[in-house]
Amino acid sequence: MTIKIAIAGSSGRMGQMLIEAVLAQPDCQLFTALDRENSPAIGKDAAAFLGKSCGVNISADFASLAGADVLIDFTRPEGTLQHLAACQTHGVNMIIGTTGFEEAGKAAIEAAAHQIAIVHAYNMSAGVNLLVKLLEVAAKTLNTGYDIEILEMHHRMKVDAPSGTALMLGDAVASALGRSLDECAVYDRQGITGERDPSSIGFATLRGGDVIGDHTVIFAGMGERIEISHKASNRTIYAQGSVRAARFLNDKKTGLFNMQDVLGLSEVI
Ligand SMILES: NC(=O)C1=CN([C@@H]2O[C@H](COP(=O)(O)OP(=O)(O)OC[C@H]3O[C@@H](n4cnc5c(N)ncnc54)[C@H](OP(=O)(O)O)[C@@H]3O)[C@@H](O)[C@H]2O)C=CC1
Ligand SMILES: O=C(O)C1=N[C@H](C(=O)O)C[C@H](O)C1
Repeated sequence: MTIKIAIAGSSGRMGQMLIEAVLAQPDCQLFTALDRENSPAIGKDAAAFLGKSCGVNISADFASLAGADVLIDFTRPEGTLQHLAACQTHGVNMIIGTTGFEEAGKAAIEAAAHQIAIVHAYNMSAGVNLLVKLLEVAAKTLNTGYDIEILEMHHRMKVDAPSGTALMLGDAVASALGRSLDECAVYDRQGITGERDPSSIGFATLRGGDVIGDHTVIFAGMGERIEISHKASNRTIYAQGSVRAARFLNDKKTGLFNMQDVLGLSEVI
């Protein structure tokens, strides 16, 4: 059975990776390709950037979602929330990779999952989702005497910080330790900060060049330091994860899922 896939943010860095990935899958059809109304991409063939034609022109018309199975959205929170409303109207499932949501946006996604099925994950790669599991083991093993710090680096074009992935990793570690990330996260240090609170989880954000996405979680003890890292070298990992998520959602009507569910990692350990 062919999965009819719509893509939002079609001319973006991830949008283009997704179009290429979907066109390469025999069980997937690029059903419609969306971009913003004022985007110079509107009206162009969605595969033009590959030097090809796929017969789907990029459009700003949400009505083109009617008949799609799933929309894959890597845009910006405000765009994703508009697409979420359109998907509810047209009964289209959603895969959301966008990061940087406020609490209200997260709540809107949760509410929409009573009507459509949604995979929402701040990182679609298999490697990062494996890291979540490794971190749960590390946090439970090194649960006293180790200071936890999370370092992330991304390209100069990234607009949100810390990355969604860094927050997801922090949340996994905090949960494994029975802490709430909201209560123990430290996002800034400057001036006379005083000694480190041992229950805190610190974040450091680096931005520069074309770095696709590096994340390191550090457990710093007295006499040893454990660093668990993931470094992305190609955005195909996120596109491939999204296609897996589309297959996973194909028999689902409602519900909110993450990549742990898609990859079958929820039950591991
Ligand atoms: N979950 C994951 O695995 C990953 C998540 N991401 C996240 O995906 C998002 C997109 O990243 P990336 O592709 O690098 O970003 P880009 O800026 O390259 O692409 C964003 C796309 O979305 C469009 N867009 C922006 N604002 C809106 C809006 N309000 N309504 C509709 N469309 C809009 C842009 O159009 P225009 O150019 O006209 O502004 C562009 O086509 C980010 O939040 C990023 O953090 C990225 C990689 C992996
Ligand atoms: O903006 C990006 O590029 C990325 N964003 C996601 C995030 O915020 O974690 C995932 C990946 O790190 C790339």
